[in-house]
Amino acid sequence: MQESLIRARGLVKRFGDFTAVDGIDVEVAPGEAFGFLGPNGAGKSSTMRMIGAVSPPTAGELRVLGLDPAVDGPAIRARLGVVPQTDNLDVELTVAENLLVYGRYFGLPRAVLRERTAELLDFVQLADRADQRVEPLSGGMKRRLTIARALVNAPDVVLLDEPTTGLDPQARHVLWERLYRLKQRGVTLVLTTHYMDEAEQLCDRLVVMDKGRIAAEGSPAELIRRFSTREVCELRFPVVEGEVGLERYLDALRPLLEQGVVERIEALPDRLLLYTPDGDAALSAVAGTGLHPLSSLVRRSSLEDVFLHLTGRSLVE
Ligand SMILES: Nc1ncnc2c1ncn2[C@@H]1O[C@H](COP(=O)(O)OP(=O)(O)OP(=O)(O)O)[C@@H](O)[C@H]1O
Repeated sequence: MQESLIRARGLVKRFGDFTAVDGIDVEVAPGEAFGFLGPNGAGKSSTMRMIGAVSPPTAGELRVLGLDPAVDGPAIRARLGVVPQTDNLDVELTVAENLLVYGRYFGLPRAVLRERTAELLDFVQLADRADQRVEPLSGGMKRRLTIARALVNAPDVVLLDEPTTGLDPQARHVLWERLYRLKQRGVTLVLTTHYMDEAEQLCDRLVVMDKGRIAAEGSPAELIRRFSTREVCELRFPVVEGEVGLERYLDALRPLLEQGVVERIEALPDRLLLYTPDGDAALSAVAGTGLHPLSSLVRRSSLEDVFLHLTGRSLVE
């Protein structure tokens, strides 16, 4: 078996009395795209900062690239690329200068740095902006530049903390496509996200994190297989005045559980989710109860459903 690039055992991070990361085990193999999926406050960034050797663990074992962050912080940081949650580009400089200045920290010879800058700007589709200032760039472009900057030292592992938060859908897709290519080149990616579609698109393997702990681990497909059904029926109903939630509809649908058409029902404030192997069969059964949903749709299960099942809450609330 190949040696892990990152290995954590019982990793803990406390801030005073508060435990942000509560004894997690993580293993990331070379070439893998590994994700921490969880809502805000789950402890994802705290974990990334420990892996990035910028925040010491309170307890537990941690090895990054075979080294101990407590002792070998500088050696680890030299071989990592870091994309922080908020861009910290130098907005006064040009696009190319941001890479050149950053690259000097790593002691790269000028000629190598120039060549690499051109290549990376090409990779993140910013070559035509090389001599423009950073400030007026769109959010998506700044994010791509931050990724290029994280690649200046040709890192073994790239850490990305919420890489597409705050971007519009089109910018997110462009970024995913670039990250996918990076992965194809064999770069190990470790990312945090609270977007289930991002985790599904990019991660070979992920851990679902909640309140500092790992609730489950696996590939997106494995997690869906293990913790959800193949399909989900989403039903919206009119809210009856004076009633809280959708209890009356839930009662009417319970027989579907006994009949085995539906395996599980989750109630969200505005809709009911019927977990089922066969969405069309479940919809027919709903029609048979005499209920008339305002709308209904059948979709495949996603990591959002996995999270809901594991924690009883939505990922994005
Ligand atoms: N320096 C700190 N001092 C005190 N509490 C902190 C500190 N950093 C993080 N926390 C707390 O630890 C918890 C986990 O934070 P963390 O940033 O790791 O979560 P996250 O999953 O990355 O979520 P987010 O996307 O909001 O950053 C939060 O409740 C946060 O308030």
